[in-house]
Amino acid sequence: MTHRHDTTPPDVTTHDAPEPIRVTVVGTGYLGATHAACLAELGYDVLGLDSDPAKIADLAAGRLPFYEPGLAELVERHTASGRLRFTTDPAEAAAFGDLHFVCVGTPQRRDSMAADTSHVEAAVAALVPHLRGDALLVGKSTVPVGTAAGLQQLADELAPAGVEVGVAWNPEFLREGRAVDDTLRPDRVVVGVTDPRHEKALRELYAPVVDAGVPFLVTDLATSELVKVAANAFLATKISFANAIAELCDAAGGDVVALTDAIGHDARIGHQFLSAGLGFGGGCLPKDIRALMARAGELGVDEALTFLREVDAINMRRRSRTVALAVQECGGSVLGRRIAVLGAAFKPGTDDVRDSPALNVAAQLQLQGAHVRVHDPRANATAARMFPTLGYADTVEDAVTGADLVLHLTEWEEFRALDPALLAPARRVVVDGRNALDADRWAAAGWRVRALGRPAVGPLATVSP
Ligand SMILES: NC(=O)c1ccc[n+]([C@@H]2O[C@H](COP(=O)([O-])OP(=O)(O)OC[C@H]3O[C@@H](n4cnc5c(N)ncnc54)[C@H](O)[C@@H]3O)[C@@H](O)[C@H]2O)c1
Ligand SMILES: O=c1ccn([C@@H]2O[C@H](COP(=O)(O)OP(=O)(O)O[C@H]3O[C@H](CO)[C@@H](O)[C@H](O)[C@H]3O)[C@@H](O)[C@H]2O)c(=O)[nH]1
Repeated sequence: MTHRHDTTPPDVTTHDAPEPIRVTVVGTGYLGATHAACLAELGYDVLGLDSDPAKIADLAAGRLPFYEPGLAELVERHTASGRLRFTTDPAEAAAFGDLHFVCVGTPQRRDSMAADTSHVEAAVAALVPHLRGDALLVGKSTVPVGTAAGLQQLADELAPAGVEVGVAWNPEFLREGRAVDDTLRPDRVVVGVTDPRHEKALRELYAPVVDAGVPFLVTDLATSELVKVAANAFLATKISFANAIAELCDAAGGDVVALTDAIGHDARIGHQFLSAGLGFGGGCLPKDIRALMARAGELGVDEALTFLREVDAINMRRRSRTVALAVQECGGSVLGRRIAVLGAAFKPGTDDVRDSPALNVAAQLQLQGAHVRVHDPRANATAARMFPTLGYADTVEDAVTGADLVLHLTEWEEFRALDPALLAPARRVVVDGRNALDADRWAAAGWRVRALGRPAVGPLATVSP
């Protein structure tokens, strides 16, 4: 696909029906707010529904309550035009239209690795009794296979007499940091349906996107649910493969960056999702591979996915190995050491800190007695809400000045662009957890650069105790 980083709408005509299709989006977090704003951008009348009144108050006032490039502009523009509205009232949403997208969260359960589908069930249970005419519920949340069929049953039970409620699934593949472009120009649209009328309704809705050449793939409910989790499991596996090889490089003295570049030139392998380093985090990949393993267990086929246990274990080891490297570079203990952590978001381009590897490392070092100061260009506030006891710095300079060790844990462009000669730590030692800094440039400025899966670069003296 072309223009992957462009956040302008695709070059297609917007829907030109005299009466714009009215769509509701239930759950207006990272996924739902993006979906709602992009549907408004495509010309539809959209009503967003969320159970969080603070979030709805922000959105209704045209303010995006989180950071996502290009999205605030869409929300502002379409709330101003009236094409995008928000409510906390399920009855209002039920009366608004006959197409309802379900985008609520499916986090990992507290008591197991399985996904918590209670929000999806609650959303359907709140909406369906208010419906006054036939309606289609379209799930976008990432769910264990079988959820859609269960929701159809629930909807049948709760539908008012004479009202037919269908359930279809339309998994979402957007990446945070590129959510608007991924929504307006996806690699594919996948729909799981049980009725040709549902396929027709979704084809019509997605016509402005699909007419620009995007494949529209129609399948059954179970396959559509599985497509989503299989895609995330594959991506997680690719990353953990690179990180497993990085462990081997450490043992043998190889360089994982040169290695993954070399294997990535094979078109069958490709370069994407082979960046070794601190590993994957966020609100999706970690919980989705665990939920997939849990569901496979319930279905009696857990052997098929035992490799995902290793994918998860390799990934979690990246965090402990980064902590161990920091301890080593501090001469065996971080107690009383001043450590600057560059990055808090789980990846650049977002303020999302859910299961952030950077914050996990920062918290572990603090537990071991280090004085940690974190700086992230966008995620200081969300990080401080989740880890209020960590120290936060408004600038890179504030974080780094006087530090015994610098950890680079989220590869924001701002960090890559730093001039290492201008920084004033107590000791010039950096651990690049993302293999993203120009190690030679940092070494030329007198820094010792450590990374996972790569030989050390720069002055060899370790930090004295
Ligand atoms: N974030 C992503 O990049 C992304 C991409 C693809 C798929 N997904 C999937 O989409 C789903 C949502 O993820 P997210 O990142 O947007 O989560 P999120 O936590 O940002 O948003 C979920 C929203 O749902 C709301 N909600 C919960 N219960 C509700 C209810 N009963 N009625 C109305 N609103 C309710 C919450 O208040 C919240 O605003 C998950 O299943 C996730 O796996 C997320
Ligand atoms: O080579 C790589 C690529 C990514 N990561 C890490 O992997 C995590 C996830 O990155 P990414 O997949 O870009 O972010 P998400 O926004 O979580 O998107 C994933 O999860 C979404 C929710 O399911 C899906 O929609 C997307 O297709 C899928 O890429 C982050 O911590 C990255 O730092 C690596 O360590 N190495």
